[in-house]
Amino acid sequence: MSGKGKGKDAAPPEPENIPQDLQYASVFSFKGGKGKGKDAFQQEQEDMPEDMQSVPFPYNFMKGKGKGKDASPPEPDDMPEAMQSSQFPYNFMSGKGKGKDAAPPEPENIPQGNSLPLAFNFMKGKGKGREAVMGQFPKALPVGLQQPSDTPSLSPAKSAEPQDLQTKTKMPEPPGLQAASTTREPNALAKAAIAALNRSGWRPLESKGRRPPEPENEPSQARVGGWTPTAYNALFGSAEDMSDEDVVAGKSWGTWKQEDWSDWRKWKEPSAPSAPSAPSASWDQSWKSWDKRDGDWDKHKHTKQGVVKDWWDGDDGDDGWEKDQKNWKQNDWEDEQQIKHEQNQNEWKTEWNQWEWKDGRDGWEQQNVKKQEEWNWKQNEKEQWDEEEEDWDPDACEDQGKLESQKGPMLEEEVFEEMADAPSSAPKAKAMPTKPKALPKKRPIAPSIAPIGPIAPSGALSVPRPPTIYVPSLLATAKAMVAKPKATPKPPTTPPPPHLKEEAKEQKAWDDEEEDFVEEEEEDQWNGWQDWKWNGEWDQDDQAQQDWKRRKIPDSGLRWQDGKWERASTNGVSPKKSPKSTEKTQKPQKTQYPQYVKAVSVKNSTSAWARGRNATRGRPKRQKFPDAPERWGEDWEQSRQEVDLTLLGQMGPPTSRWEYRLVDESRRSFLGYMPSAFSTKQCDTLFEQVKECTQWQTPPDSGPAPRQVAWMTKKGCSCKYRYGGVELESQEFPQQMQELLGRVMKLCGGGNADWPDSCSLNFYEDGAASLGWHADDEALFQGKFEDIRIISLSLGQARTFELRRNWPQAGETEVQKLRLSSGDIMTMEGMMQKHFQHRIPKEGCVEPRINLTWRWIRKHYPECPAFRGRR
Ligand SMILES: O=C(O)CCC(=O)C(=O)O
Ligand SMILES: [Fe+2]
Repeated sequence: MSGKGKGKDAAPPEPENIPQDLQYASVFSFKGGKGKGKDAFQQEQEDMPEDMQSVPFPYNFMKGKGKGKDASPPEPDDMPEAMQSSQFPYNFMSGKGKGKDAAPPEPENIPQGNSLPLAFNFMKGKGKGREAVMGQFPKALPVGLQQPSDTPSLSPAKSAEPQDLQTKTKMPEPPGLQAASTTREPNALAKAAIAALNRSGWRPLESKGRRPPEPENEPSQARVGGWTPTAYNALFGSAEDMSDEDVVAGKSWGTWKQEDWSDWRKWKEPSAPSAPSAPSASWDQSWKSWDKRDGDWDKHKHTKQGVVKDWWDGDDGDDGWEKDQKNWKQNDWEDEQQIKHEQNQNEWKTEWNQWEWKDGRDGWEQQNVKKQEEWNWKQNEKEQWDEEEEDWDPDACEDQGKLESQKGPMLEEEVFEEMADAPSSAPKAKAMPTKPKALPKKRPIAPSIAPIGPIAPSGALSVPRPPTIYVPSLLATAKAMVAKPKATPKPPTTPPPPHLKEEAKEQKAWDDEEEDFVEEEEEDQWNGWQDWKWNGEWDQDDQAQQDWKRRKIPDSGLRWQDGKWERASTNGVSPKKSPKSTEKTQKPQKTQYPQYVKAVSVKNSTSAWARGRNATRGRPKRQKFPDAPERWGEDWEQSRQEVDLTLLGQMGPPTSRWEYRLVDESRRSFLGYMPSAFSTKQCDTLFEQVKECTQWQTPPDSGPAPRQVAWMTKKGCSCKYRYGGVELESQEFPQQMQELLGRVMKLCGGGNADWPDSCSLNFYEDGAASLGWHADDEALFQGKFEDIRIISLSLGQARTFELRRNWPQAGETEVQKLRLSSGDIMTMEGMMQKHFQHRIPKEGCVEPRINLTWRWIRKHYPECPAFRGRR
């Protein structure tokens, strides 16, 4: 509603366009934040109301009272009805109607970013409005939203539930309720249900009494927040919930339930005791008729006392009296009633005992004692009366009658003053706690900082591309997540091996030397798949890919021939030379892409670097693939706290939207991700600008579907970029690149002084262009020896970025994936280049992509003016 765009491109509406009463607890109010619409950012965490600071999802207090820190949530009645029962905030943005009448939006109008796992999610759910049922949760939670270990799991306790409950339950039970239900203790269950009810602000649709709603008003599973029927029954299943009509119609709670709630009955948890039926209606009627007769009998007693004898005689005459008395005796009415009464009491008691509601049972026992006393009293009276009757003396009676009439008629209340009222029905169940007017203002702060897990769930990197719209609270969580603990960090449990430092030093010296003299083949090994190798693998692709290759011909002018890609000469671009070819690459005459400059192969190079390499022939060869390095105690690396590593996500302004998609504390390796740092339009412009201002080079042996590459450095640095046997001349940052870097660094918290001083650029013409497994571990950046930062920006065609560990342990062998779309910023931080490799695999897309990777040069080459000595 009022936002721009649709579906996953939807942007939040302008704050002033958000209907205030739609915003409870779900759509973060941008009020107080900075920016507008799509560019709006959340408030500082400390500007949020205290009791929301720990809540890991967005919220909005616009309709509530107060502002900023003093804001309080809206009254439940002010929430849209469909939300009142929801334990989980969700978002009506883009739905129809307003305020209480708001309906959830159409699934396609829900921006993906609002489908946080904890947010109630209609996306892909079925039905509309009141009937809507939620969709599935995303499989993997973003790192920041991992469930803290000390709160109950939000997923239904599968083992505890019968099969059909499992399949029916879409929404997890509220944590409190679930915790109670595992105890199978009805009282606790009911309490939890009441608490959940109060929390949710749920009110029965038919608010008169606590009668369960009519079937047509039956709340959907979503509306009752995933309650178990047991809990529901415990709350609503008492006799007094029945209407008089139902009682008259002989309906008991039990039959009502059978008739109308058959479905619910199936859901009953097997081991929970069933909620008791109220005393049956027939019993109730007998009880009432007993009372009626009882009343008659009372009158009779009065008659006996002469007070209303005339009345009785006047009505029935002596005969009537005799007749009645006879009838009573004949029917043995008293005995029968007493037996019935006792039977019912026993039944009733059994039921109460089953219920095991302690207070209720105690209450019942008291009532029962009273009732028994009452019965005894009446019985006693009757016996006395019967005895007296035998000595009936009309005169005496008359005398007494006179006496009595002087006193005035005896009131029934007086006669029964010592007698407690017979309970007309089951004792009242404990009164329901009344719904609090407003939620308590100060909620206890939940542990908001998800423990920094050893690593994001393995699926985290393959979560479908996050939406353009960002859910601001993630920032708070991500930040909290990466925040350094306040307490002084503990020393590693196992002290670092004493030889480690020495060895590390030696290793560093060795690698520093060796780095420059790496044989090309070794580099291939170290880097894993190089393009040409990858192309080999490509040959064995399945039929689908082969088909794609064939289809690709008319699209791109490429031809699949003799097991490799050839560029059809008709489109004016010369065929690329094969890896082993010595032919000179022709400068393309007509191409939509920038002019290529051939990169220099170090084999033919006469640079100092290449010469130095020759000078070291005979040195011991470096291992093909190094053994796993020494570890730091139980971890791979010293802890982030100890080395005081600050992540870029912690440095950015509060408005920057970082998610850490890889948090490997043991390897001190982190991958930060900021989706859609630039708008689509900005990206298009940037793509063109970067393409134009860059001197692209073609790596000499990059195969038939090459990447174009470029290397830029800051003014004053002439370091070439050497990797995998390729050497790229540096180009000074053009103006446009300076500006772009400034914009990127703003999001990464870099002050003017500390910007990266180099950038490597890759131009992937289409999906056939790729980059093999490698690490950015060139000596220039020192990424194998110290914490470094790499910042990458992607423009154009979205491509998959893959990540794998060099020395995976059990459960770590999976390749993790991250979709890098246009405008996404990604960082690799810490010791990532020592422990991980990454690549951009081939895929079947046809649009071009540019990737810019900024790094800080830590060790300039001796020939560079910025060189300041080796160590
Ligand atoms: O294109 C990419 O996203 C990755 C580039 C890369 O890894 C590199 O240039 O080292
Ligand atoms: Fe790389």
